[in-house]
Order: sequence, then structure tokens, then C-alpha cells
Amino acid sequence: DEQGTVATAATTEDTEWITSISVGTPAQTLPMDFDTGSSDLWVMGASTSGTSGHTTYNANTSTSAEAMSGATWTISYGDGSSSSGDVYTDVVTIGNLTVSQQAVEVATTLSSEFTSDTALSGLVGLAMSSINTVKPTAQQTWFDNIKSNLASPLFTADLKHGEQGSYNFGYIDSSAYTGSIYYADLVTSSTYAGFWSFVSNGYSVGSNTTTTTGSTAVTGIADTGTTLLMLPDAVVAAYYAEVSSAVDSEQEGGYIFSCDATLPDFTFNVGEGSITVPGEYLNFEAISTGSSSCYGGLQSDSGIGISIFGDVALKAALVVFDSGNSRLGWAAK
Ligand SMILES: COc1ccc(CN)cc1O
Repeated sequence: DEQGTVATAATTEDTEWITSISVGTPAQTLPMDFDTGSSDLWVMGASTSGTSGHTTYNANTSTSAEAMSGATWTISYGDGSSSSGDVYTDVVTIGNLTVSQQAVEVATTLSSEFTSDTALSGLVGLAMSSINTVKPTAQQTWFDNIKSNLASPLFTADLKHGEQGSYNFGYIDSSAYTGSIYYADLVTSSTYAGFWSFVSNGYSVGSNTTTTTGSTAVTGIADTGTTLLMLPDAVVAAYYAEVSSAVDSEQEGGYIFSCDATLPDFTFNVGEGSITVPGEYLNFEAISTGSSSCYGGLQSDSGIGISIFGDVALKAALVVFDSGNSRLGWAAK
């Protein structure tokens, strides 16, 4: 009945959260982006081009690494980034919890978003193993491999603005949240199968409450690997209608506003309760250094196909990824 916890910390501007894992024997420590929106654990390889400045994984120096012959993988993400390569199995330890034969996908090709992001060595996919990209045989995520050893088949994400957060496996830290955990069942329809998906049937902008049921309800995914909160046009327009300086900028690819604007809170329903994202979390960053125009943390999901509750929303809550009960829990903190 194991339990584990591992620290996580944001890079500048809360763009992504980096968490250290150990791979191989002797252990190679790698800074990774835990991504509940995908299901491949991949790492930059020591001989991969474009990895200068990065910490990389070398299967050749790990006595426990074994090549998975004939296996390959290729993945592309919502932001247009991508990577691909071949597959090993090796020992992977996260927060003192060890999977002895974890599929470790080694990148041999990397898009520029990754070669330029020297903070990370790869991603740990924590969505459902059904969307793992390894061929000819899809591989299990680290969480699915460790799950049966855990006290409870769940993990939590506690991302924080401006301080260290944590991922816990196998237990819910009752001191990490206030009030109740509100649960919503995972959505199983084909578009959302494979993701930590839920339906939110209402939202508030500041103190103005809108109930969205039926076709106007928001179905989205909890995605630690996406920086922003990406919601339907109607919701986003209703939000920025309350920000007098806001414009939807073609040039900047989304809503911008005056950096000194006072932004309303954004509240979304989950099950019997709701989560409030403080207005200040919805000012993501200046559109360029020193600019007085700022880019919104809430943007439109048009073109993505699903709504995404990314880090801007997740860092306002303790989020419970409850595999055992096929549900997602959100609590204030
Ligand atoms: C370029 O960096 C990333 C690209 C894609 C993901 C997954 N949504 C995570 C990242 O950190």
C-alpha cells in the first residue's frame, strides 16, 4: 500500500511545471513536465541532436535498460510541438515509488519548442494508457504501472503560483485543500476517452453567474501540460466583456488587455460545487518584455476541438485524478 510525493515547481511565468524523476541504474535524474493531457513518458536521448543545454538520458550507461526491439513512437501536441523515437524499458522512480520495467520512450527527433526549452528533458504522460502512441504495442503509463501498488488508485496535482507544489500518488493530503472535494465523473464519449475529462455546467465572471446546461455546458480536460485555460468562445467573450481594455488581437493570437487592468475572478462549476480562479491568475504575461499590453490566461479553445483546464485553472485547486472511481475531483486551497 504505497504512497509517494514529489515536488514540482513552475518555470518563469508559470509556463510549465518541472518535476524530477530518476531513470536507470545508476539513477539518472531528469527534470520532466508531468502531463495529464498525454500518455507517453519520453526523454531526450544523449545522442539526440538539438539536446545541447539539456539533461539527457543515456540508455547505454544504464545496466537496467533494455531496448524494446521494433517499437517506435511519435507524438504531436496542441501547441504544434512534436517528438518521436524508439523505446526502452528501464527502472523509473518518482517520489520513492519504483516501476522496474517502465516503457521509456527516447526521442530521436524533437521540434524546436522542445530543443529551445532547456528546462525539461521530456514529459511524463499521466492520461489514460489507451492514447499512448507506441507502435506496434501501446505501452502503460507510469501511473498505470504503479497503480496496483498504491494505497488508493489515484494521484493529485497541487500546482502553485510562485511557490513549490507537489504531485502525490496513492493518497489525498487532507491538509492540502480547504472545504470539500467536488467530483465529476469522467466523460467517456469518443472525443474525450483517454483524457481526464469532465463536464462543467456553469460559470461566473466576477459576480455575474451564467448557468450552462445541455449544449452550452463546457466539457473539458484537466491538463497539467497546457499553460492556459482554453474555453468556448461564448465563455471567453463573456469574460472579456467585463474587461474594458480587452481586445481579441489577431496579431497576438488571442485576448490582450492593459496590464494594469483589474481582472474579474472566473468561477466554474464542478459537480455540486465550484472552483474560483483569482483574477490575477488570468493576467498571464506582458505580450513582450516591458509592454503595457498583457496576454490573457483565459483564451478561446476554437481550433482545438476540446476545452482545456490548463495550469492557470489547476493552480487554483487541489486536483484529484481518481482512476479507481473514474472521476476528477477539484477542491479549493
Ligand atoms: C514545448 O513544451 C511542451 C509542449 C507540449 C506539452 C504537452 N502539452 C508540454 C510542454 O512542456
